[in-house]
Amino acid sequence: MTHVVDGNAVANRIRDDLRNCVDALEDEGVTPGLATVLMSEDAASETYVSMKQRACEDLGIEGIHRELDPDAPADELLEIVAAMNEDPDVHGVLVQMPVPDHVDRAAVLRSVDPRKDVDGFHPENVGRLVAGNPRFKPCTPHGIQKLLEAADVDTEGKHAVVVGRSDIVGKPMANLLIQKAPGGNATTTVCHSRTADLGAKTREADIVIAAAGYPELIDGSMIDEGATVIDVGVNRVDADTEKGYELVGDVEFESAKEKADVITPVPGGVGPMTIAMLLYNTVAAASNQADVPVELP
Ligand SMILES: Nc1nc2c(c(=O)[nH]1)N[C@@H](CN(C=O)c1ccc(C(=O)N[C@@H](CCC(=O)O)C(=O)O)cc1)CN2
Repeated sequence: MTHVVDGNAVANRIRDDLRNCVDALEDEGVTPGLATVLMSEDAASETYVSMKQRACEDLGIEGIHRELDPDAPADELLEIVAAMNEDPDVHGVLVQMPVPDHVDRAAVLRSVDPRKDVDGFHPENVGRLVAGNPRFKPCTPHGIQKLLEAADVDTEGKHAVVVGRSDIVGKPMANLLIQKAPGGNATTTVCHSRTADLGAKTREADIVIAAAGYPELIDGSMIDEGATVIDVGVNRVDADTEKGYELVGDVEFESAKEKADVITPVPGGVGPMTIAMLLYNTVAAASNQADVPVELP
């Protein structure tokens, strides 16, 4: 029987455990604070930011949110981030991605104080991750490591194929998988839009991590019998539903499930872990900045 991993259940366990950390910080007079900035009218981005705000409120993290007109000058965004960097009640700062085309994305990532960079996207934190000394692991890849652990999938000595080379998922995921550390030690291949014969590569994988951003790119014929399939895609495709769309992953779930021993669904797989690990990083940031040690889950 294929194990369909319940990402909501794993995420809720982590969120429950984080409650003890928040209580321990509160006992020392520290309320973790997360500041989010949204410079987009994209409906999915708006959904993700409100999910982040609700999750903060639920855990007792102080949420501060700013929205900017997508046509505003880039400097306005940088000024908001600079103010958040200076605010002692703010322990984590994140700019929801993507930002509009006229905004220099790299400059935005550099503008966040690396100690408050709970996304782990600042070049200093990317460097630390690559060097094997992460300050903040990016939320989605970290969440995937936690999902694999919860599903008893050991990465050591396995062949992992990451499909996608984004800065948010593909690159950090591959870097975590090759670390000499728990959740790492995997032989790792990274595939992308220029990869020839993708199916030949994914069929060689013990673990496929699909993060390409193309609906149902990977079907059962591209999966080896008994593999683990982690689907990162959250694609809105037109459908005759109340919302006018449905969510599908980068994996064609039904045919892949026929082959896989372990698979994550969309929705309810990786997505909830992204939010849980953002809360984790925010609690870690508060603990570091206030110099109050907590036992993270
Ligand atoms: N600054 C950042 N921007 C973006 C990140 C990020 O980690 N930091 N990641 C993605 C989007 N993302 C978080 O921001 C995200 C995506 C999906 C989910 C999620 O829970 N999805 C649900 C379905 C939700 C829905 O109804 O649409 C699921 O899969 O079950 C959470 C967060 C890009 N930008």
